[in-house]
Amino acid sequence: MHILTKEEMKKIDKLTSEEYGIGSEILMEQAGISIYNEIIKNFKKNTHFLFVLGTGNNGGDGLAAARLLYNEGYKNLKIIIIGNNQSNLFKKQLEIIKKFKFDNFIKYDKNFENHVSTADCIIDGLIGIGLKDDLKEETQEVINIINSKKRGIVISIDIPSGIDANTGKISKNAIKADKTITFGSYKLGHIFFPGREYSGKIIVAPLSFPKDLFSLSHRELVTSDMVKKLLPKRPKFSQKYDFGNVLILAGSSEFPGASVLSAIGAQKIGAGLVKLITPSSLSSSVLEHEPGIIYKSLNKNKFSLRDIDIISKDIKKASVIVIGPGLGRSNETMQFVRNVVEYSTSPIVVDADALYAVDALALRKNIVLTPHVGEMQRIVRTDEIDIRQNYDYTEYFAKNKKATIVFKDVTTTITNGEKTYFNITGNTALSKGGSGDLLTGIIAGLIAQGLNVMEASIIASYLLGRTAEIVSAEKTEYYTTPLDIAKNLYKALLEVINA
Ligand SMILES: NC(=O)C1=CN([C@@H]2O[C@H](COP(=O)(O)OP(=O)(O)OC[C@H]3O[C@@H](n4cnc5c(N)ncnc54)[C@H](OP(=O)(O)O)[C@@H]3O)[C@@H](O)[C@H]2O)[C@@H](O)CC1
Ligand SMILES: [K+]
Repeated sequence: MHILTKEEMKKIDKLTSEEYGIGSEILMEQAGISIYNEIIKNFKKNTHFLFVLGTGNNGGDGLAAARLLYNEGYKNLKIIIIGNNQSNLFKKQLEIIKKFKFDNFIKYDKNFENHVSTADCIIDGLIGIGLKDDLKEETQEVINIINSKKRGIVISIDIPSGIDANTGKISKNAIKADKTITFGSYKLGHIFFPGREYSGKIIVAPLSFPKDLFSLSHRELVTSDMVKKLLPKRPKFSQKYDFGNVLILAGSSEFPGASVLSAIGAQKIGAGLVKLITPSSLSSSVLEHEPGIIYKSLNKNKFSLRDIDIISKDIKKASVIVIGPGLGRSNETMQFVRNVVEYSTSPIVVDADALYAVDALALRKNIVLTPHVGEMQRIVRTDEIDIRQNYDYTEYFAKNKKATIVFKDVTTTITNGEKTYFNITGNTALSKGGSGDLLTGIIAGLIAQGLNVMEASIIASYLLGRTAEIVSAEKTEYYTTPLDIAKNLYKALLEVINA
C-alpha cells in the first residue's frame, strides 16, 4: 500500500479525471457510498447522526453520505455546516440533498454542545487534505466541543479534521476519531503520530483510482503480504553455507549484554553461521541461549585499531557484518570501526556506538545504519527540524550518505533515499534497552540469506514489531523483554507464512 502526500493524492485525482475520464463528481459519489456502507454495517436506522461539515470537498463527501442514508430511511440526521466558501462540488451536493427534501440543517449556536452530546454517531467532514495554515478560531471551538462533549462514535472522513495529512501534526486542535475512512490510499498523516492515534481505526476505500497511478509515490507501508513475498527461500537441497555467515563485532566490558541479543536475533531468523567476537569475555550467557553461536573473545576491555589484523580472516569470510552494539565510544574503538567499514566490501549493519564513528565516512548502498531517535538527532546534527516527523529529511540524509537508513521509531522509516518504507508494527514493549540490538541481528541474519539491505530491514522491522504485539498480548507491554521477543520470533514468522 502506497502512502501519499496530499499533493500526490491531488495529482492522482487530477489524472484519474483527465487521463481516464473518471471525474471528481464520480469519485465524490463513491466516497459517499463507501462512508454510507461503513455506517450501515454498524448502525441501525433509528441512530441519531450529527454531520459536522466544512464547505470543501471533504464536506461534500459528507453531504453525499448523509443523503444516501436519508434516502435509505435513516431519518434522525442533523447537518451543521461551518464556513462559507463552498466548493463547486459541495454546492452541487447541497442542491442534490435538498432535492431529496432533506431540511434538517442546524446552525452553530449555543445548542451545539447539546447536539453533540445527544448524537450516537458524529461524522466529521470539516476539513480533509485541504487543511491550510492554523485552524480558524471557530473551527477550533467546534472541534473542542466535539472532543469534550461527544457521547457516541466519531467517524472522520479522509483524515481527522485538524491533522496535517503530510506530517500527522495537529494544527491547534484536531478531531479524535474512533474510525477514519480514507480514499485511495493512506496519507502520511495517518501513520505518523499524533495523526495515527487521532485517526483511530483506518479504513481505506479504494474508489475508482487506477492502481498504476499510485506508483508515482515512492513511499509504501510494510505489510504482512510484502514480508511474505520477500522472505528468503530455504531450498531443501542446501547446507549451512547457503544461508550465509554473520560476523558480529560488538560488546565491551562496560556493555556485555547487547551483543548477545544481536547474535540470537541473527541465529533465530535463519542465518547459516553466526560468529560473535567481543573484546572482553562475556559471561557464558550467549552460549546458554544458543549453543550454535560461535563465540570468541579477544580478552581485552574494548576493540582497538590493531584488532583488525586478528579478525581480518573473519571479515573476509563474512557475508554480512554487524558492528556497534555495546562497543562504547573510545577513540580507539571508533578508529577500529572506521577501519572495518573501509576494509570490508560486504554488507554492514552499523548500529549504536558505531553510528558515531561512520559520521565522516563515505558510505555505500550495502551499508545500513540503524539509529533510534536520540542517535538520529545527534548524527544529523541539527536541532532545527523535528526529525521524528521529517521523513523527507531522513530520505535526504540516506541519499546524501549513499547508505540505507532504518530510523527506529514508533513509525519506523526504512529508506535508501529513492524508495521509502514505513513500518507500524510494534508497541512500547520495544521501548527497552536491547530491542535495537535484536533488530540489528535479525537484519544481518536476513542479509546473510541473500536479501539486500532494504529487503532485510523491511522484514526485520515488521517481524520484531509484530512479535512484540503478539507476546505482549499475553504478557503485557510492561513485562515483555527483547529476549522474550527473540524467543517468540517464530510466532510472527508463522503468522506471515500461513497468511
Ligand atoms: N482527492 C481525491 O481524490 C478525492 C477527494 N475527496 C475529498 O476531498 C477532500 C479534499 O477537498 P478540498 O480540496 O476541497 O479540501 P477540504 O479538505 O475539504 O478542505 C477545505 C475546507 O476546509 C476548510 N479549511 C481549510 N483550512 C482551514 C483552517 N485552517 N481552518 C478552518 N477551516 C479550514 C476550508 O474553509 P475555507 O478556508 O475555504 O473557509 C474548506 O471548507 C478530501 O479530503 C476528500 O475528503 C473525495 O471527494 C474523493 C476524491
Ligand atoms: K475530516
